[in-house]
Amino acid sequence: MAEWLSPPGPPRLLTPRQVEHLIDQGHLDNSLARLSTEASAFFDQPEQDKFSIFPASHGTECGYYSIKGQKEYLTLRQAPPNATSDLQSYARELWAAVAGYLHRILCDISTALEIPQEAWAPLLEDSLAMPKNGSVDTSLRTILRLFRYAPNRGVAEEHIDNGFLTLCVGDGQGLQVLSRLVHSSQSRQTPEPTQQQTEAEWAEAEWADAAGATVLVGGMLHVLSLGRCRAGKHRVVANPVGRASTVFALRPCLRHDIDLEPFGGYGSVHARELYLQVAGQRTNINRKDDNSEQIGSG
Ligand SMILES: O=C(O)CCC(=O)C(=O)O
Ligand SMILES: [Fe+2]
Repeated sequence: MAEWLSPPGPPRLLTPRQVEHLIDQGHLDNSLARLSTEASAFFDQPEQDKFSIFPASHGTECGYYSIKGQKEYLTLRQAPPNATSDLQSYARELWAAVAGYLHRILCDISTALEIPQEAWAPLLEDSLAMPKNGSVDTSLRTILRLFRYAPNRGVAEEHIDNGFLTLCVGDGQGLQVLSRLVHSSQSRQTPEPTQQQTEAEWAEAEWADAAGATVLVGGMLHVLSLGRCRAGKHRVVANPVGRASTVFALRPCLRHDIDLEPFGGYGSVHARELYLQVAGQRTNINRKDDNSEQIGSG
């Protein structure tokens, strides 16, 4: 039966309503800008109110969290029970838009690596739209996180995100990515760099400022691509005016076994087991201390 079906096309980026709006109006509304404005108003409130509107739960993985004098952040993982505020409805809109964008990128990477697009389906189950109200489903790890970094003190140490792909959009400076292109003039002259040259490039890698929207490959994509896709090392450095950022991390759904064959491997592994292994190798850079919970950011 399967051979009679036409090959699946790339996933939709816009909903039919958005397409209609764009054709009709010539522009699409910017849910990112609206959410950033709402986030800024949220962070301006007294600490106590922020904790009571979005109580923290699941370690740093849901709700409002603050590291005094350095940074504060709000993690949205599902539509909260009383999802009536503008912040929540813009968050839901943005979730769908960014998840669609990252899903599309994931499929483009798959094409390049000859991984069938369908291989991602069980891993993205219920993750491309913001999960509905109710208690947090711990098998769904995708998050939308809003940050406010304090001037001169807000940082994130060098790390790699745990999931598939992360989109970071900040206002102003602070995010830096480890770039191997800074000193790669030598390898550019040679079409096929040898292993040695690749290592030499790594040795010469430098931190580069990441302006605007930045897409980062995370640990799960690195592992499932059998190392063919490199995970992007990044960090946030302090700057005199501080930083606000919106981070969407597309991470795996942990309900199913993953058949490793479409990815070029053998056998299968449970998604939860693999994810915990990937996440367990990293410490959580968005936490006050580095003990118990090893599920990192992004
Ligand atoms: O604030 C940012 O843009 C990036 C934060 C980050 O790297 C993370 O939360 O994993
Ligand atoms: Fe990160």
